[in-house]
Amino acid sequence: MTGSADRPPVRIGHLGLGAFHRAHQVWFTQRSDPAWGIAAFSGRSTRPAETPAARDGVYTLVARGLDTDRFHRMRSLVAAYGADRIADLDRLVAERAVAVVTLTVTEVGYLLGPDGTLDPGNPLVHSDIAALREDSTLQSAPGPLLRALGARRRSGAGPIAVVPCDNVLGNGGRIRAALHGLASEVDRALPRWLNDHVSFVDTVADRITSATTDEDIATVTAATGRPDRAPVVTEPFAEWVLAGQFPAGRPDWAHAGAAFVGDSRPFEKRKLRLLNGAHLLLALGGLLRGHHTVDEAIADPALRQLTEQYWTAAAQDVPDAEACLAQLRARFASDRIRHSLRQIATDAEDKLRERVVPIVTELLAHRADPAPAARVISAWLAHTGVAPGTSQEDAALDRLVAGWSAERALRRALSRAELTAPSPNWSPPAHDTE
Ligand SMILES: NC(=O)c1ccc[n+]([C@@H]2O[C@H](COP(=O)([O-])OP(=O)(O)OC[C@H]3O[C@@H](n4cnc5c(N)ncnc54)[C@H](O)[C@@H]3O)[C@@H](O)[C@H]2O)c1
Ligand SMILES: O=P(O)(O)OC[C@@H](O)[C@@H](O)[C@H](O)[C@H](O)CO
Repeated sequence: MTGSADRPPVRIGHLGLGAFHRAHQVWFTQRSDPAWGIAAFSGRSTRPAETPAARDGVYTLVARGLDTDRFHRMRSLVAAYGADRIADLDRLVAERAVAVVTLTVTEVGYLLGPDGTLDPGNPLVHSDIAALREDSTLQSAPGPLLRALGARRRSGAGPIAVVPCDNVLGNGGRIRAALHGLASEVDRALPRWLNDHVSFVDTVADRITSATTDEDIATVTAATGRPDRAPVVTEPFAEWVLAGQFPAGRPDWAHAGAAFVGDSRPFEKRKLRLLNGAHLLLALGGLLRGHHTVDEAIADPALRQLTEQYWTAAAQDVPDAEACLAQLRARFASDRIRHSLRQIATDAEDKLRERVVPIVTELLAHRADPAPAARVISAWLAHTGVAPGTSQEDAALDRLVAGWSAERALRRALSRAELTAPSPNWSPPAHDTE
């Protein structure tokens, strides 16, 4: 694929064309090196290809500050495809000029079980193994990526970097595990080729980006004078930390503020625990208390107090926690970014396992009070309608701790008072008697 006369040639493929990709990776790429074009595919929806902005990929990014909007014309997304065009990913990745494939396909998109290997209980694993063997329609995210990497192997285009940007612990290693798991089922030689030719980069990608609303579309059209069906509204803050090799080159993303590090784990711990863990508390507790967005939830004194207690507990051993928390207080409070609590609460069980259970484990190991972190779990149980002391609660907690070290002690601790007492008041504020 080549760019049109005034657009850059495609050197990056992306899977999971959503708001975040357009607010983050496209932004970093355009600001670093306008000679790198991106072709992006939706993971599941067929809609992106139908939006006028997506037809030529040009759209407006709104960097929404506390009192001003800055409008940026984004041109580095050269092509956008719906999931119905996913077969084109093969052609793209088979081209030598394409050096990087980025991914934003959500946590559950990785198809992994609690032990970090391909989840044999996931029906998508079975259907995609069959589809890879029969060359028929694939339904997951790792499936099409593996088929595309197979096309690169056949074309002899050489090594490439895979760069996942989801909020997943060790995301590079995780997507590697998913691809190796699938590859070993369909082609004996493919795992070795993956080992020798594909670099899996760990990343921490941060920029709070809400789903685009009709109001956003109207605002952008009025401000720019250009109709745009697919603008993206995001915060001014943006961070990208990357650890890994880029054997076929990459844009100089550091030029736009990205950091290349030897070990992304301290950054990952800071972001997943302080930002995403607190988001979960606010989302689950906030929905119970009748709120809709993060700014509403953090303005609720009862939730604010629980969040501050959570942060104090979660910040143990987190580098630069105080500076990060100072920023988060301001970022969460912005009522100009209407970040939906429902969106954040999606797939909460998987997210709790990764972001909150390890904090509880560490607090227990330090003989510290696990309650401030365990309350996120109690909010989840209340949100999902699981009553205290029932067999459903037992089953839910069993699933949450499965595979974690000191599983039994952790499970015992979670059944004790931490989950239920002092019981936070999850009722809507109007009924709050505090
Ligand atoms: N929005 C943010 O603030 C933000 C910030 C940091 C990281 N992220 C990461 O990016 C991901 C996407 O966020 P978004 O705001 O772009 O969401 P979005 O709903 O706008 O887009 C999600 C994209 O992923 C695809 N997708 C969803 N589930 C999938 C699955 N199971 N398999 C394959 N593809 C799938 C969708 O089709 C769509 O293309 C998040 O799950 C998160 O891991 C988001
Ligand atoms: O679906 P999640 O939980 O991975 O993410 C929901 C939000 O917490 C997330 O989108 C944050 O806004 C983002 O991680 C900020 O960089």
